[in-house]
Amino acid sequence: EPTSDKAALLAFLSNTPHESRLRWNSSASACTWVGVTCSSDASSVVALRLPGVGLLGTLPPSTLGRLSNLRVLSLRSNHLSGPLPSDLSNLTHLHSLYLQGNLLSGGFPATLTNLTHLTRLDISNNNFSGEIPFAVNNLRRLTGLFLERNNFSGILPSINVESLSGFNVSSNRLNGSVPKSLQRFPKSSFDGNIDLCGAPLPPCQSFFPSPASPPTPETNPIPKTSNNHRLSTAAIIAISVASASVLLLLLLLMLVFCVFRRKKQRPAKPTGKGPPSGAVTAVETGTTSSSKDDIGALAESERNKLVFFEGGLYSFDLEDLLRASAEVLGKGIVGTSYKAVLEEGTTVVVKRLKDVAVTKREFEVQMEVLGRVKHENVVPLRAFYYSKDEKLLVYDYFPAGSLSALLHGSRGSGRGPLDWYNRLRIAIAAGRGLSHLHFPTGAGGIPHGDVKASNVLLSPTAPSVVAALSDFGLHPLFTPAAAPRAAGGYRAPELVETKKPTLKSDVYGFGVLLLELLTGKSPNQASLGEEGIDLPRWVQSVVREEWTAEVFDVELMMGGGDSNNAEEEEMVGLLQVAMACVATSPDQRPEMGEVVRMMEEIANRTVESDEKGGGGGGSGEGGPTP
Ligand SMILES: Nc1ncnc2c1ncn2[C@@H]1O[C@H](COP(=O)(O)OP(=O)(O)OP(=O)(O)O)[C@@H](O)[C@H]1O
Repeated sequence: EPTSDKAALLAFLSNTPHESRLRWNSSASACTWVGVTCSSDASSVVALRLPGVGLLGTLPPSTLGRLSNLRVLSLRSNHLSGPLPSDLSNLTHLHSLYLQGNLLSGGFPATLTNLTHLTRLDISNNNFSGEIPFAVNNLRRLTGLFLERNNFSGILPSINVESLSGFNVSSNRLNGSVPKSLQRFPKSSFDGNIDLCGAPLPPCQSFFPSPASPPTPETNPIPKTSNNHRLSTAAIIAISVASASVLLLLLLLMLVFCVFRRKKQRPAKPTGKGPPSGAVTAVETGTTSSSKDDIGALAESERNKLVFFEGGLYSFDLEDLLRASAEVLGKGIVGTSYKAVLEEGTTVVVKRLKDVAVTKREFEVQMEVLGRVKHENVVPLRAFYYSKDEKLLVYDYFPAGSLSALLHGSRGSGRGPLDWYNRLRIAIAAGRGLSHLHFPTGAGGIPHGDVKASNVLLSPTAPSVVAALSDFGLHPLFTPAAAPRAAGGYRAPELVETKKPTLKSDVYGFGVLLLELLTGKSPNQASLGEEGIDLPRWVQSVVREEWTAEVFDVELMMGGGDSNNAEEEEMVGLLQVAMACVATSPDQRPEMGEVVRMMEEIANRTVESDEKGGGGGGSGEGGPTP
């Protein structure tokens, strides 16, 4: 009689509402119960099969997880809901788990990826959500993995488990391309996902037309003659001869050009001209064998390159980028940002600029300036591409999204409120990033030009959040009218006239960002319709009435018991810093170095002293990320 397993089973049953047909007689051996199979010596339970017996509610913890010798667990076709208890990870001998056809929810159960003996895992037809973790690769013995009909989202990780012969992720919300390792499974394994593409599904659409590709018939329709007569044979011959001569002429021109260029380039030493010095890798597009591309090269005077900056992590070329599947993250004033998932699995963000108003050389010079910026609180620009028709910037992808989404996004999707501790850390991190831009080498400085919450990107590194500023220094690429002037509510008053961002107009924008963190309210933004408010004005009016906690985000004031007087004092301190930043006169605003120093002083209590660096100082080399 497996005594301890019996106790675990009884605990399971008494804590799980079920239909009456499951009668386990506690005075009989558990090995005789419906659905229970014991080991040959009856010392432990090795299988529990309770399909379709009307089990209801969440799986109680400390029950099934105690069946330490269990090989098979089948609870399929019941009404179980909620997440799986974490102690299922104790079932280290489990080789088959069938939970399909329930109402289970939560992220992909992390506990399951520890069950390395699993050969069959079926959690299909539930309400699981979030990303499918790469850690399923831990399950080296899997022969069947069935995840269909859930709400899994994000990209499909590459799963390289040789033994896998049954696989299904259909009817989820996955996007990106099917990884090579899974392309051997049939189309039906992937059908019914919003944005999944690539073999065996239809090919992924590249998100921008290849600059090297010939114009499509839609964009360049073949002119039709007014009468639709068919061409005579003579006309066809004449056209063929003419085309052949043109082609010959072009080839001749190309030859002359190549010889000329080779001669010119013979002393192949760097001349100081050409690609920016900060850029080490320039990946050429197209193939030299194609006359079409070479003609393109002739016309373009220099062949198009995806230019990477030093110290980057990536090794893909423009062709890879063109083949990537992409999802629009959002449209800004200067263009559209895409999350691009390359075929080999790398994810980057590509910003496709429109209406760039500078020459290629000017563009490269600005890229060189931006590409040199290296700071943990600034989103690095990894690469750029410039051609007549396309201007692209490549950045790291931040899966946790922006501060704007975290503050104002819906709380429904499991996103908890942002506590004071993390808000202060985000403020300091963003401040250090901005301070670094302003004082990168102690001279000059780069105005960010578009400080706002959607340009503060987050990476969750438990227990806190790390923040970095993106989209910096792009305004010089545009005419003042089209430039990314600081968005609505973040725009310093003087910008209405001058239109040229300065370090002090950044400080104003940063002040509004601090007010947003403190109040939880959105500043006015054209893209938000009429929703936002003039934050500095609103705060001033409330504060003038009575210096109270009225301005602070209710989420902060509820604080779940953690909120206390000391925290409120810090909030008031930060409010004062914010108000100094949004002074109407630029001269009255503090410099970013000073702003960071003041914030660090406020945080003295919460941010461990060893984490504080000289980030606020004039040198701008921010200390470790808060
Ligand atoms: N590297 C990134 N990783 C993750 N999300 C990003 C990244 N860059 C931008 N985003 C998000 O994509 C969306 C669109 O960004 P984009 O920069 O194109 O527009 P914007 O920030 O709204 O406006 P603007 O172009 O004026 O800065 C924003 O919500 C932004 O937070």
